Amino acid sequence: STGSVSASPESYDESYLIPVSIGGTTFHLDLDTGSSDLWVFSTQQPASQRSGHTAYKQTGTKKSGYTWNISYGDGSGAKGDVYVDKVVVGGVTATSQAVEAATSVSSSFTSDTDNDGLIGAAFSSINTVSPQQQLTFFDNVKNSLSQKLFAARLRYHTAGTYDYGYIDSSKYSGSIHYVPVNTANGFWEFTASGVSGSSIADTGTTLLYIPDSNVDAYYANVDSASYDSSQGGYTFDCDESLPDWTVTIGSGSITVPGEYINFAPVSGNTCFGGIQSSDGIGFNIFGDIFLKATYTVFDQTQSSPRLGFAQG
Ligand SMILES: Cc1ccc(-c2noc([C@H]3C[C@@H](O)CN3)n2)cc1F
Repeated sequence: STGSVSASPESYDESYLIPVSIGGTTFHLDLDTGSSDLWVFSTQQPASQRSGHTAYKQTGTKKSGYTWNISYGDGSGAKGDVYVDKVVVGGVTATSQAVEAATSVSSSFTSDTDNDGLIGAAFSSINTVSPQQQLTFFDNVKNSLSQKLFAARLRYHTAGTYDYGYIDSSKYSGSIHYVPVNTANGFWEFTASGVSGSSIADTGTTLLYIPDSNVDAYYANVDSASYDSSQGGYTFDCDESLPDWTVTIGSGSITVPGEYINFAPVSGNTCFGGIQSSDGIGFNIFGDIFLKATYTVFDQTQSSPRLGFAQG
């Protein structure tokens, strides 16, 4: 089988949401290649905590005694219990998917009323369900796909797609360049030339986080840029045009247009940069600012997983 689903950006491309059918109800979920839990708002939460969200009514079969509890890079989190239900994404069906129903979520999830939860697409080795880890949607469907892969085509300020089971050559230019993936930490982890340390491809992270030295070198070419500790990153005049940022990954190079690196206004005519420091995180994060310039293939067709990058 193959399928494709639209990925609609929230304001300023903060995150990209896809429609997911769970037990016949449609939820709008953040597809996150940096985590491995599929969780949704549920009627088990206090009504005030789920106001404005589509909530799961536990239509599936309960996995008694199973729980989950997840924390995200920004300190947000959620927890709850576990059901098994039918999940459909872009026409691709998992008949018995672990659906993690929230009993509590942190305030940033409650306030983002477009978002009804997450669908993780990192490796199932970091799924948080206890006492028995559960498989991601991709792991559940990959054997039924024409090719064991999915591909992300996120776009700047407009809807993109996630393709399942096939590569859509109309969505990129040039060729796809593949690099090996280190799965030891459960992420789509790879090495990019000219960027020290390990990097992860993370659709659930908004910005592009690279080492200080690379960040300083980039903003040295932006006259109005400075590091603003009160904002926690580099800011600049919203009207200043920004240089492109190019990186070599394997035998290919990807260019992020300067326009994409103006993330959002923070106050008045001051804007926050889409490139920020990864120092302190432990690895670089190639998030949406980078991914929206590419067609990225999350590929398990070979004996070991690999990532493919092409210019979008
Ligand atoms: C309110 C909210 C907060 C965080 C996230 C979130 N989703 O994915 C990620 C990144 C960071 C890493 O944890 C895994 N991928 N962060 C989504 C939200 F809707």
